[in-house]
Amino acid sequence: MGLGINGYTSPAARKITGGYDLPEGVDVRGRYDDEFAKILTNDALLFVAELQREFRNHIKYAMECRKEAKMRYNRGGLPGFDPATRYVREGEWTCAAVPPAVADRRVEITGPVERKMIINALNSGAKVFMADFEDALSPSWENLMRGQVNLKDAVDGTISFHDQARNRVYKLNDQTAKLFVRPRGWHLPEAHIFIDGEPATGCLVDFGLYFYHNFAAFRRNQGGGFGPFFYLPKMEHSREARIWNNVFEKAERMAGIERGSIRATVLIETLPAVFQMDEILYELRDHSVGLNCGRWDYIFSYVKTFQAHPDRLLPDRVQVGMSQHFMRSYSDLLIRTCHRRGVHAMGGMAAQIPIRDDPGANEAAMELVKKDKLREVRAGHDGTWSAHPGLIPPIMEVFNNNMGNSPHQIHTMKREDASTITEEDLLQIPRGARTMEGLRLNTRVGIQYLAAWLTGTGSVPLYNLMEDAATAEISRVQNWQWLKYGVELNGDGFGVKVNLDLFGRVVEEEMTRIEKEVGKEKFKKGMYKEASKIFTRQCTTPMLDDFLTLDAYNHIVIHRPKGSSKL
Ligand SMILES: CC(=O)SCCNC(=O)CCNC(=O)[C@H](O)C(C)(C)COP(=O)(O)OP(=O)(O)OC[C@H]1O[C@@H](n2cnc3c(N)ncnc32)[C@H](O)[C@@H]1OP(=O)(O)O
Ligand SMILES: O=CC(=O)O
Ligand SMILES: [Mg+2]
Repeated sequence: MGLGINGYTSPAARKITGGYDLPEGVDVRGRYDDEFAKILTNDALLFVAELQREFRNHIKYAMECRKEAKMRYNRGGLPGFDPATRYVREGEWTCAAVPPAVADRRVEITGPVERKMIINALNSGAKVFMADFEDALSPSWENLMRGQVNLKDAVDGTISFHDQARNRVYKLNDQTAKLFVRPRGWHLPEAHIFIDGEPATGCLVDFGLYFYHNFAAFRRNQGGGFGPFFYLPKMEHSREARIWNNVFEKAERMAGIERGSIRATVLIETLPAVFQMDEILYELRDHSVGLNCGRWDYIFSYVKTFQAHPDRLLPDRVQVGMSQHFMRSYSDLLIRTCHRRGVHAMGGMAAQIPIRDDPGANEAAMELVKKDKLREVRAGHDGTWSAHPGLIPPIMEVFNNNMGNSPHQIHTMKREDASTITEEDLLQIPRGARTMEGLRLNTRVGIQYLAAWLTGTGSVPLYNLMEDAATAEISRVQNWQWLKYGVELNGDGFGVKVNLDLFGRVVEEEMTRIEKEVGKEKFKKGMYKEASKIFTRQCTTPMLDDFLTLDAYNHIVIHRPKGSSKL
């Protein structure tokens, strides 16, 4: 690896503490493990520390700007296009050419950085695998560090896994999906690594360790001279994209690789970001490979942005689909924006997953997935996401039938018609009814998801749908919103109003139902009671918490030697 060879390490700065070989100013408070030590090398930690030191004030400033924007929206303001950057939106410019290795991205599979799933995903037949440190991962020290070990083995091509129960060995096929890595969002700290007395920024740890250990092998084995490739989540403004661009340039300089080697797809999954799509691409124009419709976080963000707007309440979560006007407008404008700038416009995740024990229900679920994907490809998306290997063949078929041999639709589906989409289109209130079953389902799903997350699992099947941090956020903020404004459940004919008494009863009854469904033993051993407490607090707090996982994170931080786990 170039960094150490270039004289980057300063041996004088070395300090060996608790087994790890630490540079000056860096403290690792997570458990020691020989495997983790191969990732947490002095050089790699110094690289992360350099990123942290250069960008921490920029990140703090960007987070302050988020707070200011929130206050504006809470005072009645609406997000919209920024007049100051009209020249960027109206200017004629394009992003750097798409690297040949990722020209065809028609089906991408996503999943947590778990060893067996990484092998299955890379072997799945998808064009791309997005390995997730974010929505699909509970960011415990074990998960994060094992994830880094797994990715390094995957990029080296040596990864294997022995499933002892089934006596099955997993190895990579000759042909595998191209790897993208999604680090955490800007807001999440990494409480097991302190730099100059402060917790490190989670995404700089994820990015820094992965980049440091893999850039050379990735460019050789996967990227055809480009890479590594990333997905960037939950941004709210182009100033946040500028920080990523600067992080990439610094990493490229330190590694001695060409500017523009690193490429990233940005998820447009917050409401403010839909008004910044050109600006985000512009900031990342040398490092961009497109935008993606992160539909689940986008719905969460709609509620969060309008938390103080009782005239913009959402109907039941199940009714907020891509056919709602504001969702369709967002996807259409994303396609138009990406294709005008010469990059991929990626579709999002259908929540349905294969249902093994009920062929009829399985067929219905597959039909819903195919319908969603048909809408995406016909609208002009160049590819889309799949949550499960079993969904790849039907999704691939839909894209093949509609795209033929072309790797993408960048030049053929310009969607000029979408240039007339207005702020009103993007903000239009979704239609539909609110029901008691909606409240119950939010509660049942939110608690079960959080119970899984607290025990180390970040994506789970619940009631035949994929649930992850983004979908659980919708359940949480929707309950909060309905409670805050005492809304009438107008969809089931009883006209019941949501209040604390009703919600208390719903939580109690849903906990009984969960216990029945999962069984007494699992319920007792699991973290359901803790999850219920956290979820209930977050749904009933007067001021909405920004993220479900920020408070919950304190429950999974384990410092060694034992000390305070609170941030
Ligand atoms: C909003 C967003 O951000 S979406 C992106 C983030 N979310 C995700 O990435 C979700 C990814 N998907 C998953 O985690 C899983 O598919 C779940 C939790 C939804 C369902 O999991 P399960 O019910 O355990 O799946 P199931 O039992 O059907 O798995 C069958 C096989 O497929 C594999 N598999 C399932 N999903 C995936 C995946 N996404 N990637 C790789 N392999 C997978 C399993 O490992 C298993 O392999 P095996 O037969 O070799 O043991
Ligand atoms: O990350 C994807 C989303 O839908 O959220
Ligand atoms: Mg998301």
